[in-house]
Formats: sequence, structure tokens, C-alpha cells
Amino acid sequence: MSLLAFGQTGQVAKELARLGVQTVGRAEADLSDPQACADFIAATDANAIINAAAYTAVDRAETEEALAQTVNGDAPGAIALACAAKGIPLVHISTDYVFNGAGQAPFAPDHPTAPLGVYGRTKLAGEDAVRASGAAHAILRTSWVFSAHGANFVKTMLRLGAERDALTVVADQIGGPTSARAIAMACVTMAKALQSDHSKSGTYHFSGAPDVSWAEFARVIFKEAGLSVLVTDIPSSDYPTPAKRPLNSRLDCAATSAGFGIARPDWRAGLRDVLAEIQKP
Ligand SMILES: NC(=O)C1=CN([C@@H]2O[C@H](COP(=O)(O)OP(=O)(O)OC[C@H]3O[C@@H](n4cnc5c(N)ncnc54)[C@H](OP(=O)(O)O)[C@@H]3O)[C@@H](O)[C@H]2O)C=CC1
Ligand SMILES: Cc1cn([C@H]2C[C@H](O)[C@@H](COP(=O)(O)OP(=O)(O)O[C@H]3O[C@@H](C)C(=O)[C@@H](O)[C@H]3O)O2)c(=O)[nH]c1=O
Ligand SMILES: [Mg+2]
Repeated sequence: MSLLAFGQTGQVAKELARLGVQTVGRAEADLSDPQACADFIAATDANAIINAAAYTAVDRAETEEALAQTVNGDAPGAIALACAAKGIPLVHISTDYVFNGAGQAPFAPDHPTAPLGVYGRTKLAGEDAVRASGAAHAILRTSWVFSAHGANFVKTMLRLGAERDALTVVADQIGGPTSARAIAMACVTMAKALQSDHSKSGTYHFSGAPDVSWAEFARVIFKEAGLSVLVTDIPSSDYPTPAKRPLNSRLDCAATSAGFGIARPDWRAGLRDVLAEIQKP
């Protein structure tokens, strides 16, 4: 089967390319031009599509809503309609930020959504458009993505940890860090399964285990990287940002395991792989 992924430079897209997936970048298909994305699908001979491109700057989105909506909301809709027209499945990646983060329990895929900011709201619009398109689809919500490439919390911590010996990090936001490699593997498995069984269409969750706070994640990053940095827990109220983040980002991944045989990956193993890749001479 031949897979085509939107996104080329991103964390997940780079890992998809490593798995042999053909990736298409901004120059060939710009998601700010949804029709161009649809045209690209009409012309491709791929028999399943993965959308790994998105507007992911959570704080910047607060002041760039129109662009975030086009890229995260409208383009996935156009992509999904083009997939429906060809009868090929779409795996579309979404986020824990579609939830409001209330409570302590892991969110099931059918739990009511209530995004706290523009990024989450526009990603939810993309989900809704994919669900309405009639395409065979899997919407894969993941969280706290890290890899050796691009911008992510692991790389931010390594950069700050090289400059300082103490940091304050929020300890009241809890979620599952997820390696981009594991997400790419899940996307490929799901695309293949959907191709032979359209009835698997639906919304699924996939995040690394165990759930932790950002502060605890930071401590493990420094320990594994051999850096001596003191991490002090702070509440989110002591780290003001333009966009509000959910406190509870726990995702109930049971349906992904039952439907596709994909278990939650241990992020600590994924972290060791990523650190080894970053530190490789
Ligand atoms: N990062 C995270 O922590 C999380 C991400 N997700 C979701 O996972 C998916 C993959 O995220 P991730 O790999 O981290 O993303 P990155 O931020 O690493 O990369 C985003 C990708 O989208 C591309 N892109 C952005 N705007 C456009 C555009 N207008 N036209 C074409 N391409 C564009 C970027 O290309 P370019 O380099 O040209 O800008 C880049 O390849 C996304 O759907 C995201 O919402 C979900 C949960 C957590
Ligand atoms: C750098 C830093 C961040 N923080 C906090 C801010 C924030 O609450 C948390 C994580 O910071 P980030 O900027 O990496 O978070 P953010 O960019 O919001 O990460 C999110 O990205 C989008 C795309 C998603 O879909 C989400 O799943 C999630 O991964 O850590 C500190 O407390 N101290 C620090 O020194
Ligand atoms: Mg960020």
C-alpha cells in the first residue's frame, strides 16, 4: 500500500518519512490553501492519506486565529472530502487540547469537548470536518509530542538546562508525553487497518504512559540527559501564558488498543532513544 502524509518538516512527519511514507511539504501543498491540498489528493496515486501538518504554536494561535482556523480546521475538511471522493482512508492527528482538562479521570474519545484556546478550538473544527466528510477516517488524538527534531518540551528543557542550574516548571498539568516515532507507527498501522476495514472509522486516543506532570517530565529529562538541574514545582498560575492549557490531559487509550492492537508506549524508553539521537556525535 502507498501512503502519503501532509507535513514534511514536523516531528511526526519526519518519523513517518523514516518509516517509508511519502511526505508532502508546504511548497507542494500549503494548508493555508485548502483547495490546493484537495487538488494534491485528486492527483496522487496513494491509497491512504495521513495528515501530520498543523498550526501548532499554541500561544501564537491566540493572535492568529484566522490562519490557525484555515490550517487546522478548513484544510483537514478539504483533505477529508478529497479522500471521500476517491474512496481512500484518512488518518488525521489531533490533540488533548480539545478538552477543558477538568477532573482527574482520563478522557474517553466520546467525552464532550470544550477547548480552552484557539489552537484547541481550531483542531476541534478540523476533527468535526473530517467526521462530516464521509471519508473512512481515524482521528488520532495524542499529546505532549517529543522527538529529536523540531520544537518540543524535551529540546526546550535541554536548551534551558545547559544555561541554568534551576528551573520552575508547572506541576498541575498532567498528561502523557508521546514520542513522534510511536505516533508515526500508530498512524501507519491505523491507515492499513482502515484500508481493509472502513468500519474502524472513529476517534481514538494515543498517548505515552505513565501520565506525569510537566515538572516530573522535566526531572526525568535532566536525569536521563545527565544534567544537574533543580526543578521546582509551580502551579500554572505562576507561569502565565497567552493560551490557557488543560490541567488534566490524561487520555483513555483503551479503544485504540482494542481496535488496532496498539498499546500505550512507555515514554521513558522513547525519551532514551530521542536523547541518544540528539547526543549522537
Ligand atoms: N506538538 C505537540 O506537542 C502535539 C501535536 N499534536 C498534533 O500532532 C500533529 C503533528 O504535530 P507535530 O509533528 O508536533 O507538528 P510540528 O509543529 O513539529 O510540525 C508542524 C508541521 O505542519 C506543517 N505546517 C504548518 N503549517 C502549514 C501550512 N500552512 N502548510 C503546510 N504545512 C504546514 C509544518 O511545516 P513548516 O515547517 O513548513 O511550517 C510542519 O511540517 C499535528 O496535528 C498536531 O496538532 C497533538 C498533540 C501534541
Ligand atoms: C519552558 C517552560 C515551560 N513551562 C510550562 C508551560 C506549559 O504549561 C508546559 C509545556 O510547555 P510547552 O510550550 O511545551 O507546551 P505546549 O506548546 O502547550 O504543548 C502542547 O503543544 C500542542 C501542540 C499540543 O497539542 C499539546 O499536546 C501540547 O504538547 O510547561 C514551565 O512551567 N516552565 C518552563 O520553563
Ligand atoms: Mg509548544
